[in-house]
Amino acid sequence: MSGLFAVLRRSPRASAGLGLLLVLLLLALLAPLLSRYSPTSQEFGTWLKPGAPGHLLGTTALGQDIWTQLVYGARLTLLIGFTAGLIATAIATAMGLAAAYFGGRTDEAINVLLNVFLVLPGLPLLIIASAFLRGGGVWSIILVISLTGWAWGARVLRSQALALRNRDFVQAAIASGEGAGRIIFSEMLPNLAGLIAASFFGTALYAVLSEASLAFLGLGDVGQVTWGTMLYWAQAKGSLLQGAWWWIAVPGLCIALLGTAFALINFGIDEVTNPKVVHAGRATRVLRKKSAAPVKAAPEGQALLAIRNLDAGYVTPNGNVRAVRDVSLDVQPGEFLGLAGESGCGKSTLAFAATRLLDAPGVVFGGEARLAGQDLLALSPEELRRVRWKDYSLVFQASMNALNPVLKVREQVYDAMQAHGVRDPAQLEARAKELFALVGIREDYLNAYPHQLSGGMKQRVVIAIALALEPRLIVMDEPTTALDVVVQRQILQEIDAVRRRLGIAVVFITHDLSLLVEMSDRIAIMYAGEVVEEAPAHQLYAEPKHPYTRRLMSAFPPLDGPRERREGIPGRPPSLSVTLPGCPFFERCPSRMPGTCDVQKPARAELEPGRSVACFLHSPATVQSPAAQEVAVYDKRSVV
Ligand SMILES: Nc1ncnc2c1ncn2[C@@H]1O[C@H](COP(=O)(O)OP(=O)(O)OP(=O)(O)O)[C@@H](O)[C@H]1O
Repeated sequence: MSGLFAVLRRSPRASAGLGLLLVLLLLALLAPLLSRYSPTSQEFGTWLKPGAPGHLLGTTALGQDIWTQLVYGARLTLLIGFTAGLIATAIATAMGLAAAYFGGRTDEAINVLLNVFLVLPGLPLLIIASAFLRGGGVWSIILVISLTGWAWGARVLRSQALALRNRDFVQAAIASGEGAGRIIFSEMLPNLAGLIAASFFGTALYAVLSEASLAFLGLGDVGQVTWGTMLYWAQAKGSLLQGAWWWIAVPGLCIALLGTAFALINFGIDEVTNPKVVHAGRATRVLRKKSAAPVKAAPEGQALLAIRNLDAGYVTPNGNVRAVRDVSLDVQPGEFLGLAGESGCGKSTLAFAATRLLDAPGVVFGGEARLAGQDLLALSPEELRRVRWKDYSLVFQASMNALNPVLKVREQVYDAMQAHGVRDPAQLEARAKELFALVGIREDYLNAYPHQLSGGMKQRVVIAIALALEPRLIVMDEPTTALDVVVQRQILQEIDAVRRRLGIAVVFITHDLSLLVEMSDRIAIMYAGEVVEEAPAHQLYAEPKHPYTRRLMSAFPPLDGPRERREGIPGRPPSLSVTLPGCPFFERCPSRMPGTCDVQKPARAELEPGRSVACFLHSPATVQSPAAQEVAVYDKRSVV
């Protein structure tokens, strides 16, 4: 039910569709109140025009009241639509899920059945089936439509369920020994709810149109009053020849309105459950709110990447997740900037949003990300294509999986260069070899296919591709996390050597704070979507200022010295769906100042050039409280 309200709240199309459907349902339910006649009564004058006394929509050639037939006809038409829709969707769901879950012979058998039903032309099949079941009344029509209308939905549900079957959470449920019923109904079915609802409305529409077609051809039960049989009688009695167009127009219009209502609801469901429809055509959706804080002008300095007041997150049915909140950050040319913070604090969202790679349902709500003065968030897709790889490139943890398994590595290394105008085969060859030497792979691996390389080698290939056009900036989000520590270290050392040699700036995201301290020039610490501290790496290591940074540091093993027991950070980060009036770390902070930190947001204050912290303990305006004293006597040896 809450899902239905979410759809209505988020989609004006769904609201319009449901409104329309409600009106038609009310017509059907209130039929005895809306007309005092019987729909089959033939006691009135024939061919009366709309507006004739007592006959709002006129009468038929048989002397029946058209308005009465319309409201009573809505009952059977809707009954057929909903019931056939329900039965066909239930068959489609059962078939689709069974095929996907059990696979093997079951899948093969269901697939054959599906293909047979899909290959048979719909209307002739309907006609033959209804001829067999003739005389069975409305229920035989419902049965015929249900049995001929399930295959399309089953095909769509099967492919979706197949994809779901391979998802980690389903595999984990299977591995943990959950029964088939529980996996299908608790793990898979809820994930298909949107598709099942869409399939229901699609099939209900098919049922209404099929009933109308059968009735129009005289194959339904023409003794019943439905919008379809109204059309049949209007046509049989030559209403158009008699100039009584309204007899055909009125039920025809109602069928069209019902179809529109189902289609609008379906669009709405698609919009809400499939964000790719809403964000179609753009990888990163940028919404600059008029009310957003004015974007501060980038300083005159030479920051290569200047992120200003960036707000980004995800649009979900339960509201917006603000994963990046008013973040401003500079990356200097040739600098190695580390980005650290607990899982879920928004590091990846920041990297993706700033580089225009945030996929739907991700949205940039406001702010700027300027690369050498050019606002990446304002570029057209074509401009972006030109800048990406040439001016900046990206390497992610899963990047190695992006290598095409059926293309040789050489072609994939060439691709990035060719897309940016390098055409000369000799130049391509020389550059590819040079890149492989840079990242430490033998050049004969250029002729290999991805499956012939180890994970570490594939990730090196991806890094080579990212370096191919010597961009000024590479954003790396956990590029080596999936690899073993020895390979990880080798690759990182190579990245460092290459970036020093070529003067490339790197934004590096990892959970490994020790590694970050070792590699970075500067580190920015994120918490709950905000950058809470930023400092040169050695200063951050030696003297972290923000209580969160201290806690984070104390959770990691020291770079040298004896082994010590490390502590986690008690408590959990706040939800990113709510707006916090004060410091996001307040609840977990050992030095918190109630009345200050929970009611006011500490601005990020610059303590010295290149070093800033968002904490009232370090804000010049804050009077030193006993809690602040506690921090002042903090002994860094207890942390690192
Ligand atoms: N597609 C999505 N829909 C809704 N919320 C999302 C989506 N992707 C991420 N989030 C939320 O956004 C927040 C920030 O996620 P993000 O991946 O940027 O964090 P992170 O610091 O990079 O985490 P990690 O280190 O685990 O990769 C998290 O709370 C996450 O739950």
